[in-house]
Amino acid sequence: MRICILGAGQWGRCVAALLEEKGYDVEFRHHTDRRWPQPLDALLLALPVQHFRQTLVRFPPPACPILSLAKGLELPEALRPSEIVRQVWGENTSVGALSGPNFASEIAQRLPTAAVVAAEREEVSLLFQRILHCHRYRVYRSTDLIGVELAGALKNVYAIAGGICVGLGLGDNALASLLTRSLAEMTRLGRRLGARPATFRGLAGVGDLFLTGTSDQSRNRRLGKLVAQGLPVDLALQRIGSVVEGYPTTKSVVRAARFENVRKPIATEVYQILYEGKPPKAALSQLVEPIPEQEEEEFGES
Ligand SMILES: NC(=O)C1=CN([C@@H]2O[C@H](COP(=O)(O)OP(=O)(O)OC[C@H]3O[C@@H](n4cnc5c(N)ncnc54)[C@H](OP(=O)(O)O)[C@@H]3O)[C@@H](O)[C@H]2O)C=CC1
Ligand SMILES: O=C(CO)COP(=O)(O)O
Repeated sequence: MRICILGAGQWGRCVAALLEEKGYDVEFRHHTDRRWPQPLDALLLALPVQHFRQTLVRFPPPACPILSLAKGLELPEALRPSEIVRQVWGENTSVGALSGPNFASEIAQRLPTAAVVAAEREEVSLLFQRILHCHRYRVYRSTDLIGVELAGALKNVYAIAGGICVGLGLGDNALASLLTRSLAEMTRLGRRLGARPATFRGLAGVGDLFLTGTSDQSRNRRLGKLVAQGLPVDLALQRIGSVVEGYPTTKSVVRAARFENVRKPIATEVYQILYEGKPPKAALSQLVEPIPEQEEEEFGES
């Protein structure tokens, strides 16, 4: 079986090593290439989401199933990676998504990890589960492609919030509370687009939110922490020096029409800190001070 990976960043290279260990023939394509390897059985997309469209248009539609490994939403409409793929290569393109609590560095060290592959069509998720699953990388399946993609993208926004909380020295109680309310907010945003709430309680949701919201290995959390400690956003991004998907995704979530009128106080505060220069201390204190008028539903807490 011949597998192509578009994007040789940390994540693409990590997944390539896993696949090679399983005996697959893996070939990379760079974003400046124009042609696929021949023949090609499966394609993995490991690019940052803001580069998807401009890269995909360079290539002809591949005649094989596709798996997005990316976690973000495209500006300005907050499109999911699979939506971009279908806009560029056609509505009938077979595309799924991989997500879950997966730091590339730990998988590269061969530490045990679990993930979820989602696709609307079960034969697609089954194929990619078979390709990726091994003794150290346990792969579950889901049919909720919308939910898995949204959970993976949204958790980056809330990992930034977690970093802000830690950078301000607000303590572990505050961090746990913030991440729990973040999960409620993610679930609400997901519902709006037709995601299943249960997906947010799985690996792509709570699994990845708690990983990246509590570990300094996360670039998104590091961004929040640096900004809360007073570093300007552009310098913080420069210092991190690799993709921070939560930065553009925050803007997508707060500005896109598809999320209008969904209550998202945490994402809005993160947006105001990152894009409008609001002091982090003022922003986060607003989240804890007023009693919300209509705090609702997800966890039965009002
Ligand atoms: N690192 C991790 O632990 C994990 C990352 N992810 C997700 O995987 C995706 C990729 O992240 P990661 O590999 O960490 O990123 P890196 O910062 O390590 O790599 C940067 C990537 O951006 C690509 N790139 C740079 N400039 C351009 C451009 N102008 N056009 C197109 N592509 C460009 C590079 O492609 P090229 O090599 O072809 O130049 C490379 O793949 C993100 O969505 C991330 O959220 C998901 C799970 C884990
Ligand atoms: O998605 C990831 C782990 O699951 C990687 O997180 P960061 O992009 O925040 O480093």
